[in-house]
Amino acid sequence: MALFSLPGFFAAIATILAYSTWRIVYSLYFHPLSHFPGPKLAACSRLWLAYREIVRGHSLGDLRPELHRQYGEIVRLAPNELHFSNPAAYNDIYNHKNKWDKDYLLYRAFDMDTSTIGFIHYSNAKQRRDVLAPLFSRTSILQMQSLVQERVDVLCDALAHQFAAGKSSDLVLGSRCFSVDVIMAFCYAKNWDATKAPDFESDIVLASHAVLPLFTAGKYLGNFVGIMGYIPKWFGINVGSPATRALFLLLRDQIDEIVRNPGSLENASHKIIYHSLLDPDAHKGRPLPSKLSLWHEAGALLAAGSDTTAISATTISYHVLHNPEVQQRLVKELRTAWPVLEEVPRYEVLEKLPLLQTAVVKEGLRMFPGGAALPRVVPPDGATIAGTFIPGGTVVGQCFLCVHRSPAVFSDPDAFIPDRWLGEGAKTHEASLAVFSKGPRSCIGINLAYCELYTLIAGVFRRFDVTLDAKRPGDLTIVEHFAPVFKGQHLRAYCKPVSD
Ligand code: HEM
Repeated sequence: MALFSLPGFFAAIATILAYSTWRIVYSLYFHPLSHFPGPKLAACSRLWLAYREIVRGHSLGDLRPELHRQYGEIVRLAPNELHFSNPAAYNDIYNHKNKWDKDYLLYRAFDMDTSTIGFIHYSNAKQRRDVLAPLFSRTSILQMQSLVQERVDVLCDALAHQFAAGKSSDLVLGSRCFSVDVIMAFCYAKNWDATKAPDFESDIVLASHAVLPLFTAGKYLGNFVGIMGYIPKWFGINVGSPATRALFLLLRDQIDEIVRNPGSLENASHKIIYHSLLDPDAHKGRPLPSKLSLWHEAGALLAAGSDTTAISATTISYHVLHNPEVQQRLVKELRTAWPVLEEVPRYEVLEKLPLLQTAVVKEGLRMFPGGAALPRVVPPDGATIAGTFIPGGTVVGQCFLCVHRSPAVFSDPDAFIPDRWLGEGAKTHEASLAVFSKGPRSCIGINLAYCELYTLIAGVFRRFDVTLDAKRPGDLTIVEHFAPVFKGQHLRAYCKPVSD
């Protein structure tokens, strides 16, 4: 018997065509979002965004403002998704009362769906956040700050060597190596030493640059990045670079070992994520995370905690180096607070430097070049966002650049002006700094991130006379793949050690 008959085939095609036509007509004229403006093709299917991002290589960071200029403050980006440009929308979406779910279509791209960042539902994320929160608390970071300081020291050694060899240093790659090393040390008590790679060209850092665009594809095509971690050791194929594979194996072997023999945690040099994740008391009678969930969490923390800090550190350094007057004041302040080079101040001292440090770091974070929109799903009863009622089930988002670069929130928003954080408006500015997101799904690593940024910026600008490499002064042009990836020239500088 033939598997297909010709009439059956045509009937199937006709059904698909009829269904697709109905979907298009429904999306354009009957969908609850049909009255919101935006490109007609975007209203019909997510394929339009997929085409712009994957085929045309457009960055959402450029596309969103372009669409807002054309269509106004609310744009329908996809059949069920709206993006808002009015900064008033930010607090309506990302505030502490809103226990809204995340958007499955975006987060599935990570294949980390049983991790803090990957849980779609607030209730699951809350349980995991409660378990991890003590490790990432300010008290814990203050206790473990030497881990960060050690990685700053290693980075500074590398900068000094590169200068001695007559070379400028790639500060984009240097920051990336540093942040990977910190997460490896802090979360897993593993010494990875990406920072020791020649010219900071660590395989794992280069590989993660290459992998990030796959997240964009994963938004539309489903996850295929995550399978890298599951390929069994004996398969022996070269997944990504050898270093990427080695890192995956290192993390997976650690989980295997700890699950097989929880007592092995005693060997860790300090408290790591698995002490918390496998602590029955912390779970209050709920089951402990599965091995898969531990793996998701390990990968998620590495991803969430490394690129972000590195991009922030690069952005801050870029603006300091392109504003010599700010750099001079920063160095002067550091020299006063840190007079003897060998006597490195603790983080508590650095973070309180009243003027420039705080202002420079905060203003640098405000200038963060990309601001993924981090969509949330409006609950069934709907919600009012920036004065407009939005039906339940709608995916809504606002990239934080809409706040950071709004003249209504920050005057002269495209200029790097650290002093804006020193005057009377500082408190209001603080409330508008959205780089770590806001609300119950905001960044769990904020204390660690600040410790890294203060320690790193202070360490580099105090220990070196840093001058831009005039031939490669860098630019901050990015493509947004959830986290931004610098696509322009990397920032490079000569780091000449100072003697006192
Ligand atoms: C300057 C550095 C950092 C920036 C700008 C940053 C930014 C963010 C943002 C915007 C979110 C919200 C994501 C979302 O809505 O899905 C987030 C969440 C998160 N961040 Fe960070 N982050 C930084 C550093 C870190 C570090 C060092 C860690 C820890 C290792 C970390 C761990 C997390 C986790 C686990 C979440 C998920 C929270 C949740 O969904 O409940 N981040 N971060």
